[in-house]
Amino acid sequence: MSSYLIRNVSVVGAAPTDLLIRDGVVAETGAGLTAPEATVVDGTGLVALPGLVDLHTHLREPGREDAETVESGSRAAALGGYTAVCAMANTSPVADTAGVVEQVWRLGREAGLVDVQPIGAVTVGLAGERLAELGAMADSAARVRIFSDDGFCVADPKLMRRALEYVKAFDGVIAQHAEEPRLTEGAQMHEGEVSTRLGLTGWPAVAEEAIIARDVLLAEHVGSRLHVCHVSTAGSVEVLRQAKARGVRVTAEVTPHHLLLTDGHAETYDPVYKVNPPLRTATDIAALRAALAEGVIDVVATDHAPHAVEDKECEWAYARPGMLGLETALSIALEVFGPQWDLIAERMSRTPARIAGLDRHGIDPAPGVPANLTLVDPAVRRVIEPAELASRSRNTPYARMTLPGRIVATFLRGEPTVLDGKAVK
Ligand SMILES: NC(=O)N[C@@H](CC(=O)O)C(=O)O
Repeated sequence: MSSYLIRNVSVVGAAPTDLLIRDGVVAETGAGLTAPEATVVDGTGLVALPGLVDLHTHLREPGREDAETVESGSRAAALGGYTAVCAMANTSPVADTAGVVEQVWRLGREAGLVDVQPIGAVTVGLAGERLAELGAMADSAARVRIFSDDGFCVADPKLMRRALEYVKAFDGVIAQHAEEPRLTEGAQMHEGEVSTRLGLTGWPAVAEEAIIARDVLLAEHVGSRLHVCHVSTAGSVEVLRQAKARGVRVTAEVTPHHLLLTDGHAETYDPVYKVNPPLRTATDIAALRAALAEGVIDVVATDHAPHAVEDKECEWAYARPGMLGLETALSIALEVFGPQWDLIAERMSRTPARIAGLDRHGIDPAPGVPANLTLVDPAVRRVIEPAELASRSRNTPYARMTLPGRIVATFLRGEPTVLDGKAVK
């Protein structure tokens, strides 16, 4: 195995030091280290973070390899500073059996760019009618611990209760896409002033809040773990705040786009801004930012949702919802929160690793810990060029925006997946 000596780097914002990486772990830290056999990386001006962990990634394989593959999505993740991603189950076929989750897990190992942890479907075919083989997926080589029908809500309260009860046996978690389907029939965007003006059918905030309220009560009743995907409204934050105050075992995520972009973008009718849940208002953004800083929302998760050109570059009503996220998430976090490195490490690495049970990730670089880390240059501002992204898809809402921060290097188990800002393989 190779060794790397990263000189003069700030670990999570602390005073600069050297980091020696050898045999897959951080071997030593301290000023003025020497290691003649090691490749030297100049870390001056750079910040080392524990490798980022994404709880919500759509990799599209199997089924829509034209939009993304496990390999292309893994490369996009590494370039975004990630060392682990949790792959959503809404593939084709759906990841609702041990066979499919093992396939995704194996493809992730073969790509070798990030650890790919499959998420299993809660219900067969995401149809919301009967539970999938949760136990078989948990016992498989993929060791699934998070289950989600993301893209669809587990709307039936009895099924949701059964799922929460079932996963309790192995400390699993149900990640809910909170959307009461009867309240969002035909919905195209956030229900509010803009949707009224544009004459587009609205997706009301209450459709999300009602499901979160129900699910925290169910999770409390059965004493099980609930995770809420892509929280998007100020009202959801209040429901979560109350549930957490009562000690309910609930965690929640917010996406980078819900921290930055408003429903006003729909005025362009550019479907790149169509996403589920929809972009909301400036008031919601302020509440989400405050909740993330406070810890009422636990993590930033990308909801990286690649779509082929024909599924995005069409009339708004026909376009698929979803936007790319992996290669821009850290830049958005820096844009929103500035260089609050401890907050960024907590919300984008340590806590998501803990929720997913990825015990070799989310650990700050220190002697003896697995060398899963990323080096960020916060001083660089870069223009986002869709054609330069590693994702197979181009649906980034940040095209031609100038954003802060650049990932210089990412290490997975001591080997670089990204060096000098470029993918190693
Ligand atoms: N978040 C999105 O807008 N899209 C997701 C699924 C979904 O939640 O609709 C996708 O898989 O594309």
